[in-house]
Amino acid sequence: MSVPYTPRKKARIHFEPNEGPKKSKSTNPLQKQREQLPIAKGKDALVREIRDNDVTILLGETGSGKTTQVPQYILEAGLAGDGMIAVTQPRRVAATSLAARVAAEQSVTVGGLVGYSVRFDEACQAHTKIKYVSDGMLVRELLSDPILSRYSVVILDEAHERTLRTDFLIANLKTILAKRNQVNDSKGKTKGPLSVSNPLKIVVMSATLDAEKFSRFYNNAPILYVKGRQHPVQIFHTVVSQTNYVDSALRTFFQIHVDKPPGDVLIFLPGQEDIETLDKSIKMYAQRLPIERMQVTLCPMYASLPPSKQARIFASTPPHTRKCILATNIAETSITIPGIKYVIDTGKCKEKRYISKDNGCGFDTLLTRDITKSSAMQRAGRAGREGPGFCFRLYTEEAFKDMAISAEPEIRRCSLTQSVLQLKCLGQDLEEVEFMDPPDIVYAMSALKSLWLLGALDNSKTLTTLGRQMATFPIEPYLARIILTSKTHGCAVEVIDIVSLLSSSSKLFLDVSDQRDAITDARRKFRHPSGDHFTMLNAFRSYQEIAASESKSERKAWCRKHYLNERTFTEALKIRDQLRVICRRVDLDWRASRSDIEEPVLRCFTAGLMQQSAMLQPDGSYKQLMGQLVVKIHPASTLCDKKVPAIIFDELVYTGHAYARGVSSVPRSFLSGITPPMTNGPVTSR
Ligand SMILES: Nc1ncnc2c1ncn2[C@@H]1O[C@H](COP(=O)(O)OP(=O)(O)OP(=O)(O)O)[C@@H](O)[C@H]1O
Repeated sequence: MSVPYTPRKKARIHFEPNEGPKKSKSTNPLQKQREQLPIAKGKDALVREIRDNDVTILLGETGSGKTTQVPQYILEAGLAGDGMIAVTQPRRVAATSLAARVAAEQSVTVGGLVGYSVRFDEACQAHTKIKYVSDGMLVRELLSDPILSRYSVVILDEAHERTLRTDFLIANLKTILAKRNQVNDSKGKTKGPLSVSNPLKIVVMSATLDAEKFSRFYNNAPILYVKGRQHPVQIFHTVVSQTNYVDSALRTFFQIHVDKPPGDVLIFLPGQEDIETLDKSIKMYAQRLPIERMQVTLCPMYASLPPSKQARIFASTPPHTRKCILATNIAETSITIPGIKYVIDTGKCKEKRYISKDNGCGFDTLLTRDITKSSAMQRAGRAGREGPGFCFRLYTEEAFKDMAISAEPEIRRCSLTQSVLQLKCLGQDLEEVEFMDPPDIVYAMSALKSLWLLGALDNSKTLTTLGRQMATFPIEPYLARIILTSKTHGCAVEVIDIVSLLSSSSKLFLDVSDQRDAITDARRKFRHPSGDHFTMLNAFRSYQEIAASESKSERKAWCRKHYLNERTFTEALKIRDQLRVICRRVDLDWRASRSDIEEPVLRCFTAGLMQQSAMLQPDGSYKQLMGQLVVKIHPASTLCDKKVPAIIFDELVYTGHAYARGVSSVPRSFLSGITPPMTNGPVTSR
């Protein structure tokens, strides 16, 4: 049965430039493309506005050329002076792929004039002028350079996403602006010194932004609109609402594949599970098609997929093949995926949300929900980037009209622990900072409590030496606390190894729910009685032995045989190097190890995970030590069929019930002995 669509009344998004695209003078194809972009017509006006104003808000349709062109215009017009231009991105894949594109447009290699910086990966040099940077990395730079003195221009791209880190930057940039640029007080007199030679300029960009709100926040900054997109995208909605979006996506894909001309397909789904299900179904049905029909190549795309596999989406499609990318919202903004002509939008996404408990403890969890209008527009915008495109929405036009305009900012719905710690390092308190939207007071209290329990704050909410050291690590505060505790127990080697694995962007243990028995068998030799953390460590050690003696292909085969993700190992090795460097900075000997490591390592993990600890109950469930939450051990854990007296865990997944993942068994005495560490804590400092 096919999914019936009705073209939207004004389905075709027209753009008729007033003057028509300028005739290109360049013979270089990339330069020609640059000159044809809608934004090129407004280049001079744009440069003028940015030159004349401290803050500029730029609103332009997806594909108009904001992200790739504005930094180059600023550079070419000399507005950056001696400083650098930072372009923030909420997602690392966007930062790295945009740097590659802009470097190609500038005819340079990535890492020179144009570079990028994302967590645990950087391609920049002293002479880099345009830096695509994840918003989290710019926050980290802020901690060591509170006025961002290396930058003359900061461009906040995709600001509509309102990630916690972007909001953190939005607030701090306002203060930095006042410090770095001359400001006029109400009496018209000039005050405030020029602290660095380059004044700061801020550009806020998006296709779907509440521009007025940003403008008000930045003292009525001017709003510029870039009209039009290069190619039209025709949008279709279903006639009736669909009950099973995975099945509807499957049918829509084959409708396109059978009926429509060549062109790759991008399908937006909420998460990895749905992606895997659809991947299997498409493979199965594609095999049944007549041999003369175009082949289908499937490319999954989600955050925990190794970056090398993510990069497959950018590879060109072989002849007589249709590429089908199955993606979460990580492919929703900023990126241009070559070849995409059709987008299928299920209308669903996963959203991080902090579940707060009565006692002030809580956890972040991912919940599936309907997308917003803003996301729908961004998704459609991934088609029509190289030629006309089509977007099939698996929801009705009425459903689209009923969608919220944009998502609630993360500052209102996510854990604030890391941000509060970072603010404390800048000498700021959450309640003093002027955010665009104030954080939820319950979440703010919860963050303070977590930091106090971790020993980062003392009883008077003052930053401790330990807290400042925790903030120097580019990882969650609880992981930093685990590493720092190893100083007392002399087991830094093992602790850093495990934390490196936990900090990798992909999970080490591949989990396929219908192959769990085979997986358990394959990994039997790594299994450690204390649970998942030591099992990970055993696997890591075996991998390093194999890596030292075997060829690349044998190493890969070994990982496959044991259902281990090799990318996690290679990434963890890099992360480990960086963590060791930071350990030196905080005077922690990362080479410390001992023969009896089990107890000391578990003590370190308990220090970081005390809020994620639980005791066995008579009915076999586990009750959170600091709260009322009842958890079960996840079926993929090595401890799932064990009844141990007490557990600590590094992840909570919520699928109908709360499941603990990444679980270790600890003696009850470890937990009963827990007292808030700061009552007679270390020397405090601000
Ligand atoms: N990697 C790439 N390969 C091919 N073309 C590209 C690439 N990156 C950008 N382009 C071209 O440049 C155009 C503008 O891209 P850019 O990312 O600057 O637009 P944008 O206005 O920032 O859109 P969005 O808000 O969707 O990111 C694209 O529509 C596409 O035609």
